[in-house]
Amino acid sequence: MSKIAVIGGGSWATALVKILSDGGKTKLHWWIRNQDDINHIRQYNSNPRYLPSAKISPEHVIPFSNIKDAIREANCILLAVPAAFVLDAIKDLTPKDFENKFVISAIKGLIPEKHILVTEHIEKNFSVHHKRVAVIGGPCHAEEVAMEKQAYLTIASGSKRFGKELSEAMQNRYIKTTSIRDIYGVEYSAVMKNIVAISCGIAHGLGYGDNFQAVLVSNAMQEVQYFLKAAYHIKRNLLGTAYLGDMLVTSYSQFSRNRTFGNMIGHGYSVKAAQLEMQMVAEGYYAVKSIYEIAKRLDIENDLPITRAVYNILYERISPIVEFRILKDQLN
Ligand SMILES: NC(=O)C1=CN([C@@H]2O[C@H](COP(=O)(O)OP(=O)(O)OC[C@H]3O[C@@H](n4cnc5c(N)ncnc54)[C@H](OP(=O)(O)O)[C@@H]3O)[C@@H](O)[C@H]2O)C=CC1
Ligand SMILES: O=C(CO)COP(=O)(O)O
Repeated sequence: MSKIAVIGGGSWATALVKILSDGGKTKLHWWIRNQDDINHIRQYNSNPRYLPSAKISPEHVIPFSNIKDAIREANCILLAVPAAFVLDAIKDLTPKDFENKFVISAIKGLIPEKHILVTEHIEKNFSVHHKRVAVIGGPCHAEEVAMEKQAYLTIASGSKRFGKELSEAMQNRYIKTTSIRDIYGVEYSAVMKNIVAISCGIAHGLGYGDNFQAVLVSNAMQEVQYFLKAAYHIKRNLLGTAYLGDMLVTSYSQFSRNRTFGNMIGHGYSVKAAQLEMQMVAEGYYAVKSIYEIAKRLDIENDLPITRAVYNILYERISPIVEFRILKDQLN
């Protein structure tokens, strides 16, 4: 756990760099694709375009512009770019680069070109054993990390020992951690809550109230339960913070990109216009296509009315007003 290469220069990567360096147990090699950002971090100890108020400790963090240099001496690779960019970000890496290393995914999205989880992709294509893989889940917005507000993260890992070490490395005065085993379940659930947050944003944009949103979110939990049972059925507690907690924060928080994106769609923005306005990535936009594809493969698409409604609005260009009229009759 002593040296971690963090891949990605956005808000969550910046927050994770802050969390880990405030924990004091790790040295960080931070790969960012933009050289101007790296120069700024070296000079001013802050990331200029994402969470600029978070101080970056030069004692713990070395920025790199070359990904191979960043990971060479690290024993752990932490992926923190949006899922749509992960293949491009790691395109120069080979299975040899991953040899003897642990891999952590902080990504809450599926690989859009393949409709598979990020950890599945890493395990299959870079020959990384499941026991050397972990994901970081839980309700936690980067903006609140910058303000050092108390938050809780869940580490799901294939190995008890690795999970414990990563949990300890991520703890600090404002972060508490828990360690569980359900890697794929936490990942799928984190992906689905982004879709749900888009639906909550759409509902708000259309003028639906808090009463309706509470029904939407409780139905969404049933939808997650149904999907997980079909896609990856193991014993798990969906009331845990990595599942229900993350669904709640993303559905209700002012900081949620997915909710903000959905709100614009509900107000009549086109997908393109909403994406341009956001300047950050709403993972749920890509995720809904993948989850809908997987659901069709599993023959359960009719049992996921919220996912289907968001898919129809974003990809089939069906009016949100019409789609929500249909959806409201399917909720209970
Ligand atoms: N933000 C949050 O609070 C949380 C986010 N997450 C998850 O973390 C992941 C990352 O999201 P987040 O940090 O918020 O995203 P942001 O929108 O804040 O940042 C995206 C980052 O990706 C970079 N990028 C874009 N294209 C590429 C590429 N081809 N190769 C490498 N890097 C690229 C961007 O670089 P550039 O600026 O140069 O374009 C930017 O640094 C997502 O899966 C998200 O769901 C999870 C928990 C909390
Ligand atoms: O996953 C998150 C909080 O736990 C972040 O969600 P958003 O991408 O919607 O901001």
